[in-house]
Amino acid sequence: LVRKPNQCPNKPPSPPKLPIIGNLHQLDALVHQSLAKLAEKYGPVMLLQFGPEPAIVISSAAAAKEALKTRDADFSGRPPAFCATKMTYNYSDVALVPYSEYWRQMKKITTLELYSSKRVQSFGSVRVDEVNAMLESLAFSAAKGEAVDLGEMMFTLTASIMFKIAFGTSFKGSMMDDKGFEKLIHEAEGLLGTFAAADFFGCVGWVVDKLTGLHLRLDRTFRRLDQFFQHLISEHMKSEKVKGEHEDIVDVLLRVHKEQVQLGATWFTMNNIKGVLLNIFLAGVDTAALTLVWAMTELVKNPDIMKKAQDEIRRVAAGKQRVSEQDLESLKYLKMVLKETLRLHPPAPLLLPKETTTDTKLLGYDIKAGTRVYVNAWAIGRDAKTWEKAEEFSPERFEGGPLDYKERNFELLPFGGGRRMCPGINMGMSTVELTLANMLHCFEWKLPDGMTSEDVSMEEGFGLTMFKKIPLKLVPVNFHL
Ligand code: HEM
Repeated sequence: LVRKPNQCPNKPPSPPKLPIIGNLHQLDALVHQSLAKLAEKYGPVMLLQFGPEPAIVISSAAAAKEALKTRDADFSGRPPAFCATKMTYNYSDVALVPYSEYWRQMKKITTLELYSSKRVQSFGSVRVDEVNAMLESLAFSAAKGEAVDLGEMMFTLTASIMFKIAFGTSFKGSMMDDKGFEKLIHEAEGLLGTFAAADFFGCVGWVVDKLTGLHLRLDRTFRRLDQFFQHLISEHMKSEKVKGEHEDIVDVLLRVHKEQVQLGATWFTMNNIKGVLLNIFLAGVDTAALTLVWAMTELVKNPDIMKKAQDEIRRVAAGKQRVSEQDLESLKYLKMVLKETLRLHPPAPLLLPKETTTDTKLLGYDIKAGTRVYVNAWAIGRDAKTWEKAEEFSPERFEGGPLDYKERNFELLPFGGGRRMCPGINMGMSTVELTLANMLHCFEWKLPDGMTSEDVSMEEGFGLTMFKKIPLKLVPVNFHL
């Protein structure tokens, strides 16, 4: 008897499922945590059913390595989603567009033009100015002895930096203030993090989404964001810069547009510029702010580690009011603190959803083309088989070791991996390092009266990114300014 190939596929283990909804009922609000619990029972590659859609969840470094390195091309898709289709101008972006020749071209152009070390360096003065403004505001709070909501402050900082890098101007002078912009970004993030019923239940789901008001919210947010981007792009078109002159991101994208037109290419339109801008704000603002909030949370919970980091910074920047970008290279312990923060608190705990582009295999299991793929970076970062005392915050574990998120070590995946890996690591981490170094250099940090470090909550909230559920409020105390 000859068995036809694929007749009896070796499927990954699956938890029991219900009709119609599949495994959706087994996910609670903290999706990455419920998936990690299921993986303890069903293993590092499990097959779930989200409504009628099959999805696999990867929860070990070995499985992640096979998917993101050995079989990278097979796992480089992104699943289409109702809200993403509208928000990205029908996939005119880089981050959410399915794997295609278009994506390859756009990733190449944006990596070269927007995320190169040279470009990141060229925005150094923006980071320094905005960090200085934040330190002044902290000094004000320190003088009054008042607590600061670090979540709010870090978000405002990273949003201001990205705003200036993108548009060459600050919120003042634009058509929206920082609070309005913050609200708009969070609305857009909320929509992209929403599981629309249409994504799983077709036409019936579409009707459900209409009735729940999702369509209205989506249209309203999209229109406001579009008008905002259009206004800033039109302003830039009035004062075109030449190559070499200091360019912001809209200048660069307009120049690329012009170069493509000169080459006779028609594919790069205004919608692509808007799609890339959307990616930058959604991928680059919250992620950096959350890294800073979780780092400060761990440091106030671990005062010895805070002191060790401050001693290093104050030795390297001795006699200076501020830590400069040039000093950052010497801050080895600070970098270890940040790696440890990203191990335990990856801002995107399930990365961005991927999709298989072809029938493929993983750890010997057969995986069908078009299967959603979630890589649980949160679970991999806390896997007791890889990490000694995995739940403990211990930057020393990286001492002298080669492990790094840039080196494709699959035990540490805060920026994802393979060809869909984050291109903005340097852009994001240069802001995070400069900010944290200066916060620790210029201030001592105290908990508000009556609170001890045990009272600081580690509770997570989950959306598109993993935020801190209970805001972190700390009192800065002037050390020197
Ligand atoms: C601490 C900061 C950041 C973290 C933790 C982070 C994390 C991530 C993660 C997990 C992914 C998905 C990777 C995957 O699917 O394998 C991603 C993708 C992406 N990130 Fe970041 N990111 C950060 C900062 C930035 C910044 C500052 C930018 C741009 C200004 C950026 C732009 C992007 C883009 C465009 C993608 C999509 C890449 C693609 O699909 O080809 N990120 N990021």
